[in-house]
Amino acid sequence: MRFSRFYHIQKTLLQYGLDELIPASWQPWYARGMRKSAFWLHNRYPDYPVGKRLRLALQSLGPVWIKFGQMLSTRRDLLPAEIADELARLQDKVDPFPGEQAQQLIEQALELTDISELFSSFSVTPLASASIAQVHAAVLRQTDGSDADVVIKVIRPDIRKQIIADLDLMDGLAAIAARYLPDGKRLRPREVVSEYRKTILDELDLQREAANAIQLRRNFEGSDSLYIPYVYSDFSRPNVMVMERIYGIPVSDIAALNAQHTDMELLAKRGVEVFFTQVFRDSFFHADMHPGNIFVSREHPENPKYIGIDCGIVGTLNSEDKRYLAENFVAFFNRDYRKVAQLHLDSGWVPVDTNVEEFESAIRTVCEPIFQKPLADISFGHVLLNLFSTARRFNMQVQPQLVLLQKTLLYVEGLGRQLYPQLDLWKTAKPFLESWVKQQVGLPALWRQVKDNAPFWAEKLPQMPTLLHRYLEQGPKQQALMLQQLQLLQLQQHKANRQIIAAALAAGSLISGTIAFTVGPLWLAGALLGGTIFFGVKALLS
Ligand SMILES: Nc1ncnc2c1ncn2[C@@H]1O[C@H](COP(=O)(O)OP(=O)(O)OP(=O)(O)O)[C@@H](O)[C@H]1O
Repeated sequence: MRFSRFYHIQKTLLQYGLDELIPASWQPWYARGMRKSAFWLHNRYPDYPVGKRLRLALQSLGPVWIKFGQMLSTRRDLLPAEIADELARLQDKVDPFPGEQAQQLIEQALELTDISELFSSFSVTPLASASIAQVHAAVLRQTDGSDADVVIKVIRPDIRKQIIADLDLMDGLAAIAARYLPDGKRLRPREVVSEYRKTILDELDLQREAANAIQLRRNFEGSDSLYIPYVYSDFSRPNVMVMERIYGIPVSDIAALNAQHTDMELLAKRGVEVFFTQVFRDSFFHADMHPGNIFVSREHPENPKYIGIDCGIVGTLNSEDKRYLAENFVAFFNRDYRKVAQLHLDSGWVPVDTNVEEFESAIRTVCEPIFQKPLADISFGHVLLNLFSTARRFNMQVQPQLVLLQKTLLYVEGLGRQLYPQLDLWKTAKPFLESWVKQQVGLPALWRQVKDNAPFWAEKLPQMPTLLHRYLEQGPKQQALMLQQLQLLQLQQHKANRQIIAAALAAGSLISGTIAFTVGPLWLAGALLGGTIFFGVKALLS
């Protein structure tokens, strides 16, 4: 099964002519030879543009590869526009599984004898069929008798098994890449696959997604910038999720957004603001910001609001991560590479024996070209990417949540620039960074810490008199106990000392007795050996 799937993957890549993506001069001679000998696997679509071939290949390989393509579709900084456009079409373009089967899965998961027990209507034809799940429109009968438009997301049957098998093959390919690619060690393909594995397996649990959506919705309650649909948590199961149906415009539909005169500049800025709010205010961010998951409300195009779905992948940050980001970004944008290097050392992110000059110069080498551009064109995501790859060379363990953040940042930037190409990211993000850095020092930080610790003291204060009384009462008892233990220790110490002295005297008598026995008078030897026995017995008995 494994081998046949492996063969299938190779076959698909070759039949769509994707080997052409690697320039022939980069391919080793034996790979070129093998390619020529596999004549039956020739490129079957020579007339299709490479982007289309890539999309079709990924699509035919199934969910794991489709997700990979979706991830790539927002990397417009890396891919030519025509390939990115093609990959963007990977969303919702998967053949659906039968709606009747979805209905059965819902009934089983929610323990219904018939779907109509809970839903006044259920559309058997799926609304969307994505790589991992399928979405059906329905109308939920609420407890107060009213109806609510909902969508029901159902995980594809048997998908877990397929995904795990494909991930294992990917891991095998990654191991080969790590071993044979000239850059294999630095790229750490196996680590990349293992992180991807974690992410995709998390996505298979809709209960986790429901909890994330609830949290994100709460964080943006009343916000003008982001809306998260309501999740009916009573009907959340690992493979089924019921949520409010939304009717927004997909963010990639620029024509529709323009047609309703959306304020694109504001929309682009809000994207960046929403992201930095999630990172620096909430430490909890939506980390699957591909265009298929972001919509724009049809209401108030002059005050446009995002609608986010699919909260399967989220990132969380601790204050150390935030400090890392804020301080490094600020130092970077001041082009103070020494500070960046010193920050890494002082905070223990790289080992203490790192040569700060070498580290500084490595950072300068990769980052200075980025800063040749006008500030408005600089990509934060790229800055981070370069910093991470440099820091890795200096033995920094880059935390997965920071890698996730860096990837999300690239998506957000790509999206913002697609909506409004003149978007000045630095201007939009700077206030967030500066206010965070300011909050971390001086009186506001102190006040926040007092506030953060207030619940602890509020809980402990009423118990204080009792605790104090107990301590005072126990004080003398504790002291007496300690005194006793101290005396016991002293006794043991004396005993040990006596034993050592007696043993030493016995040894001394034995040696001198032995010498006297051979060279001296017998009476002296006898007396000394008698002393040996005396001190020896004393050492044993004391
Ligand atoms: N609340 C909703 N209201 C309306 N349509 C929705 C809603 N949730 C999902 N959809 C539709 O279903 C599609 C797939 O949903 P979602 O992205 O949550 O599934 P997924 O399997 O995680 O997809 P993907 O693999 O693209 O991440 C969306 O692109 C959208 O068209």
